[in-house]
Amino acid sequence: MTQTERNGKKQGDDVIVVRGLKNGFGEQIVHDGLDLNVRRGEIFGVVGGSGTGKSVLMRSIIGLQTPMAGEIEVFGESTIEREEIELTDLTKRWGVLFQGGALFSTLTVAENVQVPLREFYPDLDSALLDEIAAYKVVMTGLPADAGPKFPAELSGGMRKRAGLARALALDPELLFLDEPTAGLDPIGAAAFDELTASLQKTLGLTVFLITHDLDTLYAICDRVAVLADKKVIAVGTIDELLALDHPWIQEYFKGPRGRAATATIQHNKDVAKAEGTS
Ligand SMILES: Nc1ncnc2c1ncn2[C@@H]1O[C@H](COP(=O)(O)OP(=O)(O)OP(=O)(O)O)[C@@H](O)[C@H]1O
Repeated sequence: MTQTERNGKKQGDDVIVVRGLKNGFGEQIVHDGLDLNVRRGEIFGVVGGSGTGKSVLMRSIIGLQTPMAGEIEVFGESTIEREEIELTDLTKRWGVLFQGGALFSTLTVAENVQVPLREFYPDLDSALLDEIAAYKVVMTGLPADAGPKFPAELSGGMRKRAGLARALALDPELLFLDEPTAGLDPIGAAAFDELTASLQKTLGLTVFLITHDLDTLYAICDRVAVLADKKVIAVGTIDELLALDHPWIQEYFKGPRGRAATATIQHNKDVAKAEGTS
């Protein structure tokens, strides 16, 4: 049973549809003929070697990178070559945690969370802004006193949570996470995975998650897309991917790190079973 089925999420309708995507920089072609569908309510993982274009794919989907060819629809609307103003209604429906958090270093955590709120709702009064920011801060597992702190005063894990709080500021339906657990220790990474899964479930989010972290893929992703050779070469559950013969997929999932991740997940399942919580 997939996580999607376990959570009783509705399948079938696509939140993101990418067809025939081509991206490049000068002579370098990054994507060519890339197709992708992300279903409503799933945690969709994207993996691939360094430089295969995972971040460029995300930037294309959210309208920050104009492709050379292809079609991209989010919530049934094209995100390509739209004026910023035209994108506004769509932009409000997603939140993005960029690689490294991308917080404004001169603003406090609470002020960072308020940035999208001020941008989209300039008439909100400051008491309400403070209240919403405080709520989002606590929602991501940060202590309430993190709000007045500056990013430099936080640990790496706390900064990721602050970035997530900002990504959730506008109550999005769709969340983009670019390598959220990079740079976190294993315990911090597992805690962030748990937070992602729990927010997804509570808020009914669709999550587009770029990661190199095998534990994340095993622990929380419903389906995973593999980027290689300028396109998505395979998409499916981890079990479905493991059944494929592609050398990169075999090496990635069945190499030493893949085996370690599988062992950890199996161990966790055994413990849960023994405790009667599975
Ligand atoms: N603005 C840009 N100008 C020129 N080249 C770029 C630009 N953005 C990305 N690239 C190139 O596109 C390729 C894909 O980059 P991207 O950041 O999407 O890779 P990635 O799969 O996310 O890698 P990583 O896993 O290392 O983060 C790389 O070769 C990168 O150098």
